[in-house]
Amino acid sequence: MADIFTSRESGDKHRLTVPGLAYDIEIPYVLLPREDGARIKIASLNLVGQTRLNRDLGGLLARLVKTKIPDMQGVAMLCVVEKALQLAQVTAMELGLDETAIAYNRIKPHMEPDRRPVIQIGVDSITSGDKFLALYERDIEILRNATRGVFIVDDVISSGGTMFGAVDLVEACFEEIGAAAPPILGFYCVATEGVPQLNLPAPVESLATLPVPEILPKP
Ligand SMILES: O=P(O)(O)OC[C@H]1O[C@H](OP(=O)(O)OP(=O)(O)O)[C@H](O)[C@@H]1O
Repeated sequence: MADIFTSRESGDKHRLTVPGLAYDIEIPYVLLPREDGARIKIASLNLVGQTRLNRDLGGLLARLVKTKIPDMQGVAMLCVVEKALQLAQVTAMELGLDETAIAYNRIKPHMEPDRRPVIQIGVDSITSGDKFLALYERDIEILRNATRGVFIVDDVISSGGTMFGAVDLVEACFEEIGAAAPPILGFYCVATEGVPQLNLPAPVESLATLPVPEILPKP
């Protein structure tokens, strides 16, 4: 029987099996409030600070990327903060990438938005609702040098809203210089939750599947 990576959170748990991983992962269920008073019940995969999980899942994700994109020449990786950042670090290292583009969750002072290029857009995700994705000069440069294509990494893809926003960011980088954006080569994640509702412009590749979010009526 598989070993289990036991979570420290209380309450109901989901046991996630990831093919290729030597142990299962215990994930807490959480209730997310909705504006109409209902709540969404999801199995909440939070990889922040999970050293072992990021090492092992990041390695598996890199193997998956390699099967689809064997040559990284001219290819850039884009990762969305926050929960996927440590995972993306491992994946990028395993792929031999010295740098990746990052979509931050807002424009920050160090980006010097008054004298350097920044791009920010609004998106909607299942867990955070409305949020921002932002690129600054360094990320924009990395993406503009991706002549063969861009692939995007996140921990979880649910509605697809965050990934759709990431694609908009890539396109905005190139619109600004009047050039065609390179192809999006794929969306890579640890787990999908059901089928993304948005029509994403490239295949979604995931290591595992989480339960479909459940809407609980207003209590
Ligand atoms: O497919 P979607 O419906 O967009 O949901 C997936 C996104 O939601 C979560 O991020 P979250 O919005 O919680 O932000 P965080 O990683 O910055 O905490 C997750 O890390 C994905 O980025």
